[in-house]
Amino acid sequence: MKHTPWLGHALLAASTLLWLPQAALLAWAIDSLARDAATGMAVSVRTAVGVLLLGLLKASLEAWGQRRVFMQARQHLTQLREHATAALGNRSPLDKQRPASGLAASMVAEQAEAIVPWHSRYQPAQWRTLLVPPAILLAVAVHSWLAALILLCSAPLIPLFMAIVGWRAKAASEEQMVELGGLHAFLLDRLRGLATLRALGAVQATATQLRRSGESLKERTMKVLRIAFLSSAVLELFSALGVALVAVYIGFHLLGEVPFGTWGQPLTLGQGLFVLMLAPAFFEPLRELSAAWHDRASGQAALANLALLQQPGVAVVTASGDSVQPVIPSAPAGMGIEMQQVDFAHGDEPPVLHGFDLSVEPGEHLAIVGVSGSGKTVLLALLAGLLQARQGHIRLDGQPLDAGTIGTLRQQMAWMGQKPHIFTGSMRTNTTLERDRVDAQRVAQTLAHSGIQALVERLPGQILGEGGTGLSGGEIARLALARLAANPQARLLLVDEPTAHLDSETAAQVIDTLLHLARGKTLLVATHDPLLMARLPRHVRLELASTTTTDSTGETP
Ligand SMILES: Nc1ncnc2c1ncn2[C@@H]1O[C@H](COP(=O)(O)OP(=O)(O)OP(=O)(O)O)[C@@H](O)[C@H]1O
Repeated sequence: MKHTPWLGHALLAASTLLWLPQAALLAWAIDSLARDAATGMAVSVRTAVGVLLLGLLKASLEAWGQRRVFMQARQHLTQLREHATAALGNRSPLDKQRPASGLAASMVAEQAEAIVPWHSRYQPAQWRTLLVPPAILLAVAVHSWLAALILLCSAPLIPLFMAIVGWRAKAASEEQMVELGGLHAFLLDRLRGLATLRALGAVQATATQLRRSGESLKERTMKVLRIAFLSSAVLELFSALGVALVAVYIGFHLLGEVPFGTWGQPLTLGQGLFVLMLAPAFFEPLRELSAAWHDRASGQAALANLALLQQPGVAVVTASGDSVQPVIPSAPAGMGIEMQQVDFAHGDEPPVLHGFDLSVEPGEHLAIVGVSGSGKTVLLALLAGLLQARQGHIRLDGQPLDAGTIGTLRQQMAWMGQKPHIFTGSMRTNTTLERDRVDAQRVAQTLAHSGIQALVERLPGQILGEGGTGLSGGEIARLALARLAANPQARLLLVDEPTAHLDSETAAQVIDTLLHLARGKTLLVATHDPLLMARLPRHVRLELASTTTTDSTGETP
């Protein structure tokens, strides 16, 4: 199917062209009946069989062609979605310019669907418009140059008006889609923050803003519809005028009132009828094109939006091709880290790390400390490949962290962010995250280890709410620890403020679990917590715009 993308369109155009022999047969039968009723009946039976067979062929070609173009359109959409989601996935989760989640979801899932009717309705109509009217014009011109001239003169007005209407249609569709995406993004954002809005009495103001956005979207949608109706009306008007003029000419010609317009001989009844039957078919592809004009505008707007999602932003280190090697779990052995002269800045902002050096022995445990904003999260994200250093070298186990190694290295890392995301689903799926390498037995053990086994037993089969609704901060921290533990291959644990906002008793339990999990592995914890710092043997202090670090032992938190 990939190698002949034109075939579906050609089949559809061929099926439309079959109307020519059908019309010829019908005109011939009526002509024969008018000349001589007896022979006319025999001709009519033969004609009926011919028209029926041609009709069957036409329907088969139409069905085959439609199926092909539809399948191609869906394949193309799937490819575009894959590219867009891959581009989104390649952007760092720490990139604040990333498209809003609601907007991206709306563009990829909903708006992108407009590409299918563009390919499956508009493009076949375009092919038919290119092939069918010229063929019909030729067939008409063979019998009457005047009828052909009438068709020829009325036809160009249609594309002309359509083009005028068309450029407005595309702009209106783009505006409508941006508005729709914006509404999705706004809604998702405010729904996520509903508790804050309610607690601070801002629900009414948000509802008013939402209503305003809804009104604006309605206006833009009406604009698109007005243009779509206008384009149909323009076309219907000109095609009706064209058909009417041909009908008037043929009628008066057969009556002998307008004797000119043919190639010498006057038209017979059959020839006149043939020309008359072809006139509406001449305009049919153009009408189809007009009906699908709006599909083209929406499809192009959706394509432009998908391209927007692929704009470069802050990139993660992405595994190249087949570079990911399966990692065989072995006895835990930590991963060594070497960072030399590493520079990092967010876009044009001042550098967060500059000429930064760090060396960590395999199996070492260290606290990354420093004032808020000094770059602790950035440091962990660089090691996880969630941000890319501008300059300098990062080596894990002696291997440079790049596209060729990241896939394999990442299997041996475990990450616990500052705000672990809890997905809607069971505790178990939230722990396994559908990872192949995580087995059920290990999950049960890790749930017990991380101290949430009691919770699992208290709420069997419980589906956790979106974003962890229904779980306390301490329970979320333990669930995140269970995720770390469920990966037997992890040799480097990167943990960002695991005890933030926890009471001292829960924090102590979380620290115990974390240190238990980290035995034999390399552990880097970004933290402000003196309790946690006191339990870690080495501290690396980052200064603001870190060119320097201070290394110290763990006695003085
Ligand atoms: N996505 C981002 N885009 C631009 N700048 C950012 C982004 N994330 C963080 N920053 C900035 O980078 C700097 C380092 O941030 P980082 O989150 O690493 O600090 P931190 O030491 O982990 O702070 P905290 O202790 O508060 O978590 C800060 O100045 C912060 O404002």
